[in-house]
Amino acid sequence: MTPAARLQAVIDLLTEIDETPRPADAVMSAYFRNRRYIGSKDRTHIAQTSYAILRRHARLGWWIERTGFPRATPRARVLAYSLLEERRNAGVVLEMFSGGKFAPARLTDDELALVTALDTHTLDHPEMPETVRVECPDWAEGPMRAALGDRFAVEMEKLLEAAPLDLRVNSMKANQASAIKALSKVQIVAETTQWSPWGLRVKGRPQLAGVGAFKDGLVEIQDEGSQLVALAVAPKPGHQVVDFCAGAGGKTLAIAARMKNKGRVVACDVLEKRLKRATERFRRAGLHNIEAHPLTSERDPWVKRHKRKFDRVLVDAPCSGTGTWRRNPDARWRQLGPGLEQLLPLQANILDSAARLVKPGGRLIYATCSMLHDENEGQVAAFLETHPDFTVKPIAEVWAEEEAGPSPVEGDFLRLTPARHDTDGFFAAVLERKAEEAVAEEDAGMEEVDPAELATAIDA
Ligand SMILES: C[S@@+](CC[C@H](N)C(=O)[O-])C[C@H]1O[C@@H](n2cnc3c(N)ncnc32)[C@H](O)[C@@H]1O
Repeated sequence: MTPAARLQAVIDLLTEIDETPRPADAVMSAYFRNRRYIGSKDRTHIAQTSYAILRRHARLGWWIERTGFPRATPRARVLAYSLLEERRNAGVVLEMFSGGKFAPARLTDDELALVTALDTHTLDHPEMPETVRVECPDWAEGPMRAALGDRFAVEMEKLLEAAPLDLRVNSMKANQASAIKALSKVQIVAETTQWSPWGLRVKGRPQLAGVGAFKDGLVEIQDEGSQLVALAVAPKPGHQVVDFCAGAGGKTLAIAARMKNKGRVVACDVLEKRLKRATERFRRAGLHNIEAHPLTSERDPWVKRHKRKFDRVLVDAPCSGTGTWRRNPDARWRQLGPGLEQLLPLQANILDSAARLVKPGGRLIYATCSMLHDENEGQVAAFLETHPDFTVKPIAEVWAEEEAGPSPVEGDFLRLTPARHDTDGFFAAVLERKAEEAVAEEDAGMEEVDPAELATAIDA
């Protein structure tokens, strides 16, 4: 493809993303699937340029608005990106928008004025507001500042970078060293991750679909942060475990492998289609201790029937996904799923219902890929108020039990952030249900209280 034809493909792709109510990565996959004639080099270039433009959405929009151009159309964003970030000069840009075969149409008068106004500038500008510079949408500014405090800018800047490619080694089939060796045979360079005992970080972005180590289930693609959430579940071989919001099974796989194929993991979700896809991954990984169980809702009668039966229950709740903005740069600008006003009550309901599954002495692990306090510490605090039989198990204690090296965090909860840990933003809280004896003792203690004293205490 000529450079101009590639640019037209980027414009087409950005237009499709704007017009399709689906995440950009899904739109991109479909775009290339329907155009198999686009070679791999061109595909990479088109995808990278499109992502680069999505990552600069607010800054390009700020410049476009500043020049008085009516709307940040895909063509306007491509023009602004070429001039401000790629530093092409106006003459070269004009040549590309030639109107020739496969090239973008000629510039309109407004577009010509835009090019003239932006020529010789760069993307950064001293008058650009901080929220634009770090690409923070209005709705998220308050909650992000509240959650991150004086780390707002540094974390938001890190969220603008492309996420690294992390793999989790399937301990049923390999270890970190043997997986590195297997990958090196196909010229894929990987090194061990900083925190996860199963993690590898790959250099560059090689295609893994055809690689033996991936096809044979030695490694799975999984962000290091997501691996650490699975580690926080701390399942033991022989345990009974529920992954209540299993989705495509990323954490289920890590949990089941940690259990060495012994015991049982029930993967639940309200989306049966996702669970079906997950089942294929379970098979490839050689894990036979997983069963999939679709739910009609978090209140599915199955939950009541299995009250207090499980050692570990993971609730990897649906959330704002603010921790994954590195890999989904469009997510901050397009509301494709429910908003916070729907998510917060849903998370509380899921947590409340899933808690019924936990046996005395067992653990409920609440996790999100959100950076926001209300979805994380806020939910845990509200849950503990209404569930006095659960207490927080500090994450350092879990790490010590798992012999997983030094804890990646201080404090009670696993709170991972891109700038501190170079992972996606994740949160996990481990909540332990008191053993039956402890509850019985407390109840017995209550009976010993003099009723008159109790009445006085209540009046007070
Ligand atoms: C953050 S995703 C889970 C990701 C998955 N655990 C993984 O590691 O790949 C949240 C999941 O919760 C599911 N979900 C949404 N509402 C639910 C509900 N009421 N009960 C159970 N699962 C629900 C969604 O379908 C989605 O798959």
